[in-house]
Amino acid sequence: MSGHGDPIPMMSQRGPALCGEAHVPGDKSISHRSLILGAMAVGETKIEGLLEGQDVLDTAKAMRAFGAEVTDHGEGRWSVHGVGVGGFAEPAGVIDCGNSGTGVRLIMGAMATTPITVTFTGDASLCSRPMGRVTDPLALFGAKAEGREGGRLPMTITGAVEPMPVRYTVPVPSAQVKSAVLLAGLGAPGKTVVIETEATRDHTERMLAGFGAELTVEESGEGRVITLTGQPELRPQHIVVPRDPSSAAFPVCAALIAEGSDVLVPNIGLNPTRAGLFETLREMGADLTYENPREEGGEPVADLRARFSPNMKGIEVPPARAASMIDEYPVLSVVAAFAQGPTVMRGVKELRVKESDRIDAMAQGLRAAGVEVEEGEDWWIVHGRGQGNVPGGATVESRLDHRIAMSFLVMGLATTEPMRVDDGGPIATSFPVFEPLMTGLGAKVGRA
Ligand SMILES: O=C(O)C1=C[C@@H](OP(=O)(O)O)[C@@H](O)[C@H](O)C1
Ligand SMILES: C=C(OP(=O)(O)O)C(=O)O
Repeated sequence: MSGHGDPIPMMSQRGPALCGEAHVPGDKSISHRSLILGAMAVGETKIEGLLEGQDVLDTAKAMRAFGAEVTDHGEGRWSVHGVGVGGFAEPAGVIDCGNSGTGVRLIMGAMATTPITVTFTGDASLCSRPMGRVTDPLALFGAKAEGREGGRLPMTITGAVEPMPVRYTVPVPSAQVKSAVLLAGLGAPGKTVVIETEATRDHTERMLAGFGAELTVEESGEGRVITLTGQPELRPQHIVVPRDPSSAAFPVCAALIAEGSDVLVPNIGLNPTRAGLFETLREMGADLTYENPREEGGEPVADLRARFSPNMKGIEVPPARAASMIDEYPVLSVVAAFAQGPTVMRGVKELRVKESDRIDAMAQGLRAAGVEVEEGEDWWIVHGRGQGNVPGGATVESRLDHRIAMSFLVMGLATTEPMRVDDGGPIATSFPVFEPLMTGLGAKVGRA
């Protein structure tokens, strides 16, 4: 089991208004996929703006172990010399995906239709997360998985010798499961069909098409039907990774709750499968605007401008929007504490199987900070206390979960008393420059 070393206690407190520009790093989902698809293409893929967070670095290391030549050229520029679909070599050692669900699940899919045997592991958080949701459909291709009880890491997968294409309806709203099946489908002859009843982030579909795979997407009575023709020769690409809306969420939400703030977060990808948080904040009455809207690399992009919004109201977040903001519920619940009235979040059972049980982690921390929270298996309600009326003064466990750590550090910028987290180390998995970026805006956040 891997880990990130000694805990790094952090704290945040009220201070001056936040102002200036926040240049957040590249998108985590697209960064993982750039490396994996680059490794499955024939020839050299060039990447600009790769997120150099630990999750993505672990995926880069894994791709090297499978035989791809992965080179860091500095300042977010990377290249991947791929080995082609079906060309993965058997790694000499264990593949350690650290804290990353996306990394391990997508890589399992990518190797499952090549006849090699691979052992996967991760940190204590990743070793507690369900992998059966991926190994079940991979078994339909002919792959065999052996792991701990309940489908947990460490786990050894032997790829199919004669893979069969599959038709699979994804039983949980998960882009990781969908993507694992599609990546496995690359190695199987014929057509692999994946059906999702709730649309999730569509980066894998868009990028597979960009790499030259034959792929169609149709809406039908069954849901979103994705059909992929297997065993293509993927063409290397030049990828410019857009900036991550899930990271942008932190400076945006901080500006909304910290008195007097006015922050610009430029160049944020607003793919509709990712932008649910911003829509929700606007419905709550946030002063959040999309400036200079444009298209880049086929994706909608805008500069987000967030200003202090003292009169936000709690709302019922439409459950149909959950997948498009699944990683943003923790920080939304912080904003909800500063709004007036209840914010109701339903249809969010998936939050219980992330890096931590995010409903429980946020509910406990919010309560410790003086905010009333109700919860059930797949819902929770945060009772907002209104701006200027949230006590804070708590030390919260981040539970190896970057988004829990960052959410409570954002909260402390507007609570009466400072907030502390026991360990800010996990922040490096997705947003390694969080602290300098926030202090650059004027935020009082740092090591405790
Ligand atoms: O496919 C992806 O890149 C991701 C999918 C989501 O996970 P699930 O597929 O488990 O919902 C999300 O939470 C994660 O941060 C990134
Ligand atoms: C859930 C997340 O990541 P992963 O599943 O890749 O660990 C996240 O980044 O919030």
